[in-house]
Amino acid sequence: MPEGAVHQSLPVIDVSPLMDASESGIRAVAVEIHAACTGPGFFYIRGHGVPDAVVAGARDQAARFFHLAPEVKANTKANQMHRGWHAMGGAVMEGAKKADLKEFYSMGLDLPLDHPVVAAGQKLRGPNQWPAEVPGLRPAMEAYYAEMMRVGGLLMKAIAVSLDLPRDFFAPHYTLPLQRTQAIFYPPQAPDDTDGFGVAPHTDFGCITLLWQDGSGGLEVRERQTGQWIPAPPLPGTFVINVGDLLGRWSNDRFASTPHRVVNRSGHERMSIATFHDPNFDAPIDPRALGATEPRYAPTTSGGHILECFDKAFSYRKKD
Ligand SMILES: O=C(O)CCC(=O)C(=O)O
Ligand SMILES: [Fe+2]
Repeated sequence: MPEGAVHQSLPVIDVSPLMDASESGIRAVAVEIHAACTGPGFFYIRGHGVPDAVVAGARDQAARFFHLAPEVKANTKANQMHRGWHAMGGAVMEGAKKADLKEFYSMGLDLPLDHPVVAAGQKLRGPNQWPAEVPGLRPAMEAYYAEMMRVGGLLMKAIAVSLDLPRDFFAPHYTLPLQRTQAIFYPPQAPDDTDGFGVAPHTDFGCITLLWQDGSGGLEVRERQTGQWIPAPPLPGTFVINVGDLLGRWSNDRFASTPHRVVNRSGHERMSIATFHDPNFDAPIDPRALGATEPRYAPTTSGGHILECFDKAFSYRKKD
């Protein structure tokens, strides 16, 4: 099979024209993004300018963290702000029979406890939790997070243009974003485990997801037209981008979030780093603001929607 045949239905988009910000460059990328977001809902990007060293740093430091003893990792156990270590068994996707076979470490925008939105009690806000045993994790994840913020911002410009909006339409909604970066660790799935998933079929909660995956493979996307699961294999130097529920709702279903899942059949551990590039907590999510004349959804807020999804999916939110 020629290289590329496997992922022929998932386009690879060169986003480098977004960096010089010329009108024609943004338009050209916007056309490709529009086709991808109204089609498979998934695409790869290259030409994003994220240094290899930033990706390798985050991966290496996160791997060190995951290899610590569970009782050490538990010192940064996920809190109500969704920051820290989520042990195996804590995430159940909607409709799934079993918990996901994964553990993950989650960080977001680092706000001190005396920051006005934290002091005002806005949920999911506050400082990150860092493990003393892996001092390199913080600088590595912060550098990676900043790069995802940059690339996410570029993509949202092209998405705005692709939806016939001014290119900076989304920018005011990303001044204190709910963007979260999660390093995810999947143990090898036992060959006799036929109904387990690294991540059970789900759609992502937020606007767009930027995913780095290692070389193991295992990510699968449900093809819209056929309902078949197709692989989204690792392509060196790319990120996988997909539309989440919040952008589906905001765009009045012009863009749709596509179900995907992970099964780690590689026989060894798998790692990925998912970044959910989501707007400010109180960003109004109203299809009419994106041009819908017959809105299918009532207005909500970014934070309201994400909290609702978290409450359903994560056991740590149900305990205290
Ligand atoms: O690890 C992956 O490849 C995908 C992870 C994912 O779908 C998620 O965390 O929402
Ligand atoms: Fe996902």
